[in-house]
Amino acid sequence: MTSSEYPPGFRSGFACFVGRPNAGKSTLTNALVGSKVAITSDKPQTTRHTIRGIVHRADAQLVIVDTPGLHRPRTLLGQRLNDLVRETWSEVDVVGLCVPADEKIGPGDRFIAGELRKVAKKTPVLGVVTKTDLVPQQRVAEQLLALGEVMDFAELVPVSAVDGFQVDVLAGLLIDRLPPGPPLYPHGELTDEPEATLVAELVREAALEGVRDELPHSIAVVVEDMSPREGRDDLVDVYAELFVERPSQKAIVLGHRGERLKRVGSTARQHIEKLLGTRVYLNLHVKVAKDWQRDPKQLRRLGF
Ligand SMILES: Nc1nc2c(ncn2[C@@H]2O[C@H](COP(=O)(O)OP(=O)(O)OP(=O)(O)O)[C@@H](O)[C@H]2O)c(=O)[nH]1
Repeated sequence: MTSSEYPPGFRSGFACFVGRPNAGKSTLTNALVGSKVAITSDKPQTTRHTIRGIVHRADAQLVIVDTPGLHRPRTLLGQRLNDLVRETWSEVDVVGLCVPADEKIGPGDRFIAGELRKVAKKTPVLGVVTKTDLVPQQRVAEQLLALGEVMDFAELVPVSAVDGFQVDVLAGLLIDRLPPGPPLYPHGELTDEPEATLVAELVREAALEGVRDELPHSIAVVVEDMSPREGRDDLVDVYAELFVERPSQKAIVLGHRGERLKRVGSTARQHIEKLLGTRVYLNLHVKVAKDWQRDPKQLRRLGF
């Protein structure tokens, strides 16, 4: 379908999910899109880039902008992330505030709701209780009531990205808030993130598995080059650098005789092969970029 032949009544526009780290925003985006476009992990602040997932319907196209969790900034990176979040809110057609069903609503959620109230004057805000599969129904009902107390929502919806409960209902409620208009992206396209960014995120996701404490926030990945092997149409060479902030962190990422890095590379390679639909040779190096989170020049180089 091209934009010139879209049916009458077609709607298109942008939505974003906000919520404290780990609220389940990326997983929900993937569930709505039906494909893994945003990486997820059980470490807070996994999402750094504004990733768009695209939901295609016969009567609408919904573009989901995935933002990092809003949090109190402690580093320059933290500040930039927060600016990015606020910028995103003011540009979308509808916002969903996500609160997990299995955690008490706390100061973090109220802080975000306070910021959102300014947005709510011109943009509808939906209250979304996520991860309903983790708690009994009664608890979901209580959480919906508690969330309703936090601010005036256009709708309140419970969902589970894991068992699919109400994912379609939520898609419908978001789409209801979009303005009439033609499709914004070609039919079937799921994200407009450049492939290299998705590949870098898959490497970072693999590297985050099993690391603890401060290390997750110190890892950044840049794909330096990605091209088909000469004379082959079934193999892509990917050259990626994994940055950490200190030599001690490099040792952790490498593991004993580099075994940990090998596992990371192999996991990442399998995911990249799925994404690209070809075989992949992944060349992965670990480098120390001293305190990159606090250094504007290095932040720019790493894409922030
Ligand atoms: N059981 C269950 N777990 C979920 C659900 N949605 C997300 N999770 C888990 O919750 C954790 C956080 O999910 P994410 O989607 O990464 O959360 P996020 O809000 O995007 O987190 P940040 O990127 O840190 O802002 C992951 O371990 C997910 O697997 C759900 O519907 N049910």
